[in-house]
Amino acid sequence: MIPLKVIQSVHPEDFKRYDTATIRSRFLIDNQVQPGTVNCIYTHYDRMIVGFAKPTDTQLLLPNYPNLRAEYFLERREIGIINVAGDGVVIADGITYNVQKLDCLYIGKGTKTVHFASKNGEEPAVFYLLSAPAHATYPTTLLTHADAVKVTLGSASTANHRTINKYIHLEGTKSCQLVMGLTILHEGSVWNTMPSHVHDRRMEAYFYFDVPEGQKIFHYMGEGNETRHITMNNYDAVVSPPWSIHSGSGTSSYSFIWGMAGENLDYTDMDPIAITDLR
Ligand SMILES: O=C(O)C(=O)C[C@H](O)C(=O)CO
Ligand SMILES: [Zn+2]
Repeated sequence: MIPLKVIQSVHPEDFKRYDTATIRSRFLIDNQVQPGTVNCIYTHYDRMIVGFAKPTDTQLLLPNYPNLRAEYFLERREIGIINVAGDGVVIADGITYNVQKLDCLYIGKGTKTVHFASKNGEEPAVFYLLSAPAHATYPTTLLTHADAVKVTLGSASTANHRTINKYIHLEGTKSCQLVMGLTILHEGSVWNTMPSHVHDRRMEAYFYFDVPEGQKIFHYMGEGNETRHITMNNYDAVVSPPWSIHSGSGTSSYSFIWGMAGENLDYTDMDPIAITDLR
């Protein structure tokens, strides 16, 4: 089993003095999508675990990491899983769910085994995982991309035309504290989450995918009046502390999965920051 890497939390006053390498080491999660492996990162932001599974010819088991001091991974946790590549299946306590590209499976607390598999090892699935501590068991639920709640925001003239797909949230798939969905930039638009916001009540993680070869994402973070950026590649993730904006611009259109845990499940609970106030 590949050990669980741990990301500690950062104070915003300390963040002001970070150089590029320090910012990357504290917040960026890169090179974790590898064939035939499950890789997980434990963050101290609301104890969110960020994970990746890329099964090829054989099934992969979600490991029970010693750090969790649990009988099994989901003994005291829930998990949201979104596939971003070839057709896949997730097997939860022996029940098989077909999870195609952009579908989302929520698995509730108490599920003892979770396996990942690709329908075709030549075109493997890539599963992105977010897991938060859970106090109750909500039903394991598959929501297809077609059935996700969709909200279109922005416009071509401000290069931020995008569709937000909500899967796990207050009015959607039920969870203890996990909120999860994905945003697809329309052709020609490059800005996500602009205007920016923060939400002191929830941490957030972004996972960028469908970034074309040779292109980059500039992900912006920090307090609204003290911003920095991280350049990111396809299949990179980044954690956003509750005090930080989380906005990106790409050198092309792209998609990303967002996910949160914390005080509430209300997607709309955000404190906006005017574009003119960003520094
Ligand atoms: O493009 C956007 O705007 C987003 O996708 C915003 C995220 O969903 C988010 O930050 C939710 O808090
Ligand atoms: Zn947010």
